[in-house]
Amino acid sequence: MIEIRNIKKSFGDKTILYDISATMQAGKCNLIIGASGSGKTVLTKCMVGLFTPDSGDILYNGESMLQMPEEERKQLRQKIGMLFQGSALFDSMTVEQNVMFPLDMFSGLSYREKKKKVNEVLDRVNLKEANKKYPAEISGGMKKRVGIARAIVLNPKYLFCDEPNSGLDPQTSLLIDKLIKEITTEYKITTIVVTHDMNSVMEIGDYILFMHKGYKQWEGSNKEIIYSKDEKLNEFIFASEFLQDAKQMRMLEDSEKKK
Ligand SMILES: Nc1ncnc2c1ncn2[C@@H]1O[C@H](COP(=O)(O)OP(=O)(O)OP(=O)(O)O)[C@@H](O)[C@H]1O
Repeated sequence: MIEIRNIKKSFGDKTILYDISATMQAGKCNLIIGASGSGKTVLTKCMVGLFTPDSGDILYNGESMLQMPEEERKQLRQKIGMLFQGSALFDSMTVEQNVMFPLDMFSGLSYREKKKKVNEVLDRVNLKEANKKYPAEISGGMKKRVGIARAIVLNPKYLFCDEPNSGLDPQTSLLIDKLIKEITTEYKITTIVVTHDMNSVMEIGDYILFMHKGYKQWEGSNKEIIYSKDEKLNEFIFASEFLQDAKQMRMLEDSEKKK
């Protein structure tokens, strides 16, 4: 579980985050959504320690990340897997070498053990056949899967995914969402996904934090979101084509109730 407590962050005289509190649920997919510039990335960077908030606290399993000694913080960082936007693979390395990289950096395993682990995770993301390929030789969806394999190879407790569906077609996006959800459950990871994708929100949003202009505007689950009466949230979600259907469904249900 990750607890965000009263986080404030400014750059110069510009306030970016106003007193954000939220709890990211253990073993679930926690989504941070909101319009461009609402503060999602800054909040996530505060959560992983890339930015220091001006005030407030971030607790991992009850332990303050901001108060813990540097050595403990380093250990915590190794429990955090990251899937970056655009996958951020090394072009000059094969798929296998990309996935092995965190093991080379942070594990004391022998080459044989590392290879076994790499094969395991590549198998898990259905990519075993691509071991020797270079990123330029595989599709966008495959690159994301390599990114996921690399993010989970050190058995993280926490997984941060930044726009995992950017640049993917709807079908491939769905596969990536399903994979993230399955891995979250199987490996008992606390996953945080920053996304604009309303399909993902409905598919995997166990917990959703909606940010608006630096404020926490709404929180809830994918079961609750389309029934929310929050105006700002409705403006955001119903701008999505996909949710026009949901809106119509809700209007129909509302009119049924009135009868
Ligand atoms: N290092 C920085 N220095 C100054 N301002 C910053 C910095 N990083 C982000 N900001 C500002 O903080 C605000 C929120 O940015 P942020 O990247 O968190 O938005 P976002 O919700 O993630 O948007 P997007 O969906 O476009 O990625 C923006 O106005 C941005 O210009």
